[in-house]
Amino acid sequence: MKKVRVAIHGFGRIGRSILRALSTSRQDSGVEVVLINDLAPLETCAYLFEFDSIFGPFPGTVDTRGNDLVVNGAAIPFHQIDPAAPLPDMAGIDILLECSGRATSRAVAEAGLQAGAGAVLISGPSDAADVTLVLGANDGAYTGQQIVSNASCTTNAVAPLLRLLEDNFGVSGGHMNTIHCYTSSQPTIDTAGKDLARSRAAALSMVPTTSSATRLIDRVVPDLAGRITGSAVRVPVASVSAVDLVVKLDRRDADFTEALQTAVEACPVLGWTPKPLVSTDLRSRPESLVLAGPELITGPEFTRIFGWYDNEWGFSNRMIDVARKMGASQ
Ligand SMILES: NC(=O)c1ccc[n+]([C@@H]2O[C@H](COP(=O)([O-])OP(=O)(O)OC[C@H]3O[C@@H](n4cnc5c(N)ncnc54)[C@H](O)[C@@H]3O)[C@@H](O)[C@H]2O)c1
Repeated sequence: MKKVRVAIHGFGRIGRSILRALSTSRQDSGVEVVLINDLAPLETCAYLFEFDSIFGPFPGTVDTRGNDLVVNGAAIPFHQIDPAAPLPDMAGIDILLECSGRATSRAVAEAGLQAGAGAVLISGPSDAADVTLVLGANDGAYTGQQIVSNASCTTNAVAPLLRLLEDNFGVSGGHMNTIHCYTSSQPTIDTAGKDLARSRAAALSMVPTTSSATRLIDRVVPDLAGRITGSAVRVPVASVSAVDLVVKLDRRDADFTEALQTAVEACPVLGWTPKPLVSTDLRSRPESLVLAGPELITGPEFTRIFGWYDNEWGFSNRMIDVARKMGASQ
């Protein structure tokens, strides 16, 4: 079958995780990277791709040849781009994976289409997108739109769970807190920023903040709109995050735990662990969320559900899945 040809625009944590996931998968993903753009030089990007502080050294070969990044012997044309200049020619590229974190305006999102790409998939929340798609939550919302947002890692973690809870047990309301590892949006040492708490050193404090997932949940699980509140605490951990969800369910029978586990295991993007894991154990898990069985609490009024997600690896795998879905419809 013809592979979906993608370009990666922005070769940072998510861009590199996508290429690593594709290059290390034992199964044919049906997606191939045929172009990479970044502001940084090829040598820097090759080095950061080969030596990763979170995922370890790349388990294969990484070289540079002329303007190509060569991974396991396969050459991928690389462009170090000037952000003021137009994107390179993208004729023949099915989907531009917009992973620079810049595509919040329609003009930036459309640049990929103007360069010739068939469609654009944004690796974050964007009001500029035609649709926000979260697999397991609103799969049917994709009807061939050209600019798609894959929402956020936290939305991918919590929205499929809420969809499942509403469909199986009914949700009258709840609160989601994400205990989130730090990302490149936070400084290593106190640095002035728009958000006061988030301008503090990322690895030194727990930082209470907001989550874009709160409003995105309303968008991708619209029947729960206004019923789920959300918050975030950024913690001094570099990898793997957690969702702590407290919900009031309409129906909860005696076999609730088994019923929940069965429903979770039937959902392709969710997982379940019966073990008392800690965050490092979840590194490189491809699921959008792995529910922790031992953390489930069924109180008299509320149900507490706790799950882990590798915010980089799980989300990057969903980028690949959504790209494949979009490519199949082209
Ligand atoms: N890190 C996560 O856990 C995570 C999870 C889900 C979604 N996201 C989203 O993905 C996006 C990228 O996040 P990240 O963590 O990979 O960030 P990052 O800072 O690691 O990577 C961004 C990359 O884009 C490049 N870049 C910036 N401006 C560019 C431009 N104009 N042209 C080309 N390249 C450019 C940078 O050089 C960098 O390599 C953000 O929108 C973020 O919210 C991140």
